[in-house]
Amino acid sequence: MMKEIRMDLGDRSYPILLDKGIIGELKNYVTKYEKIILVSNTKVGALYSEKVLDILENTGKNISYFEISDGEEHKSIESAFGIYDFMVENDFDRSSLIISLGGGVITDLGGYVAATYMRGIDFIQIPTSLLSQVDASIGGKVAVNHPKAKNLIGAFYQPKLVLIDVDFLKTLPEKEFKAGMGEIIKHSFLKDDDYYDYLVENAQAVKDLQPEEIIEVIKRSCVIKKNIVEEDEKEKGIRAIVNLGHTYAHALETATEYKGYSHGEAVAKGIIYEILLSQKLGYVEKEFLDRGKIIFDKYEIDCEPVKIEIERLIALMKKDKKNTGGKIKFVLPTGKGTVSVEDVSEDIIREINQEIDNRVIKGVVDIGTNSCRLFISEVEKNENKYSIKRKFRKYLEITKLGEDVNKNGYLLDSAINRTVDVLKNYSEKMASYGVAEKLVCATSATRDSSNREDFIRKVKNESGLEIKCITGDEEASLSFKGASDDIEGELLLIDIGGGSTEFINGSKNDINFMKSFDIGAVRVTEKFFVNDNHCEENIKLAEQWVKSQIKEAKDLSKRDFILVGVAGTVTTNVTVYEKMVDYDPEKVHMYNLTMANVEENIKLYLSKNIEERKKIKGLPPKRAEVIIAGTFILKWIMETLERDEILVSENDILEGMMES
Ligand SMILES: O=C(O)C(=O)C[C@@H](O)[C@H](O)[C@H](O)COP(=O)(O)O
Ligand SMILES: [Zn+2]
Repeated sequence: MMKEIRMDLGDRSYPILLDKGIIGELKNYVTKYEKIILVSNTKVGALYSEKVLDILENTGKNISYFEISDGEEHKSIESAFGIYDFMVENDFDRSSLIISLGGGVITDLGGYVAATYMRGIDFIQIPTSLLSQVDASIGGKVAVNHPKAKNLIGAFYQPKLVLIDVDFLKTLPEKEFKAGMGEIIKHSFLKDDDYYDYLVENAQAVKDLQPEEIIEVIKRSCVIKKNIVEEDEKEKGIRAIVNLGHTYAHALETATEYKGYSHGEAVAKGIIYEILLSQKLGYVEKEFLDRGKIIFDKYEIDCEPVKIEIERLIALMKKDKKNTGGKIKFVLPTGKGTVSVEDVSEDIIREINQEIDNRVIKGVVDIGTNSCRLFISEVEKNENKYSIKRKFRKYLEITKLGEDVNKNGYLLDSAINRTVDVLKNYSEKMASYGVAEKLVCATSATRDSSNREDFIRKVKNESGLEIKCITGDEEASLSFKGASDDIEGELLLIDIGGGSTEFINGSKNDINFMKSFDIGAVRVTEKFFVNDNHCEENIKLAEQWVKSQIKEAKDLSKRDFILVGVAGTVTTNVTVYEKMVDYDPEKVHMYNLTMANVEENIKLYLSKNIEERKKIKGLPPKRAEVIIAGTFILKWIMETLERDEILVSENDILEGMMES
């Protein structure tokens, strides 16, 4: 039977309808509006917009539809502007209605637009994710994120109806389910009833989305929230307790540019972080911390707080909206179902940060001959062994540090300056992400140059980064460590760089052969293809030279291995072959590139001059100069090893560095 929970707020009261298969009820709540706009995102829209639009269109009203891209990073003022523009152009007025169909991003954004368009128009929430059904769509907190702080631009503005149809959950991705559970578990810490026990005991049924249990959970969460909101609609006091876990969560979400974690995942870490604070302040014992971890564990939610560089963490936490007088406020659990909202001193925050040493935000930089790359992740540290828990972002800039190193034996000033500029930028990015540990390695070009110490000093002085210049063998084993991450059995890894190419044969922790050969895309271009002259004779000469350089690797051809390729030359050959304009790491990772694909690409490259090559779909323009040499190297390696295909891996030296 349909449940109706009433949010009692005087003239801002509204019903929260909850059941399975009740979306059709919507038609009964739109009768008084002439113009209606349905707002959704691309993912939810693809699944449900047609169904909801059908219901609305059958009412005979004037219906419009507006879609934004999926993701927390789109909960922005820019997205709101897109909707305003549409509404202005289509003559929406004060008697119009906005309906939000989606997760927390959409319900917060749709509500924010409703609160501000012409100083406020009516809106209805149709939450489709678990998180928005139990928390985001209820209580009238509507907002967009500011790049410097979460939900900074917003209002308290109540909807006219919240319609929760649990059928929407059938298509909810697992990650989103866990995000919703983050907020649900939060509710179980706020009230001293048996909600915690219910969630633990019925974990399987809830995870399986059994109608009876999932409806019970949503109902209990909605009622907890409703009672708090009714008491303190505008967060003057008690409502702040619903912010349990959020002081830390919002800092983490902002540091990782709203892409690192879903809100609920960050809240899970935030709750444990705040229990740690409570423990330090003597409010709870270790058993209470264990109790917290047990419930997250039941739902397989990673709740381990991660170390963020302390000055960045404090600066972010200072932006929290609960703060007054420059003090940082937290919601601290003080026992089963009880919490206290308090200022916590910076000293305590520093102490806790010091003690979190099993998880850390780490940044690694690979300064190659051709490109300079940055990778930022959350890593787990276990007795000095690192494993990647969550990848945040990769950046790549082609700086050609190794320009003419072959010829001159030293790094050109212009190349050093280009690279230093990029490294300064990377250093700022790492600071913004709250990177607490760094590893910066330089490879072939740096190690081969007579002025490497000058370069290393300049980088230190201007960016603060300390470069470790690694040997060819170290480079090879780091690449292997990264690439063998998710490939079982024996593999032969080739890492074609700008100055050198590493060959590593073995399986996971057991390397059988490893060698760095001085062949690379920049080196071969400068040696054989001066002035972009790829005539047959130059190609022949390059082939003879490359094959003679790697003849030692020929013996490997008889072994039974999977040939794996990493780094820009091979990944670019995938993006070119697939005509991929926006780099999609998931499509590139584990792609089987065949000799026929490689040859087709070579034909394409050779049919164009450098300027034309820069326009090839999937080819970053800065790689156009060296892509021919790089792809020929790939072809000649495949011929030497008598292989017809190569498995492309996105995991390379960056992952290896991250895990060491
Ligand atoms: O409704 C509330 O009150 C909450 O704090 C619920 C939170 O779970 C929700 O994430 C809310 O949007 C956070 O608001 P903020 O004021 O901390 O930005
Ligand atoms: Zn929240």
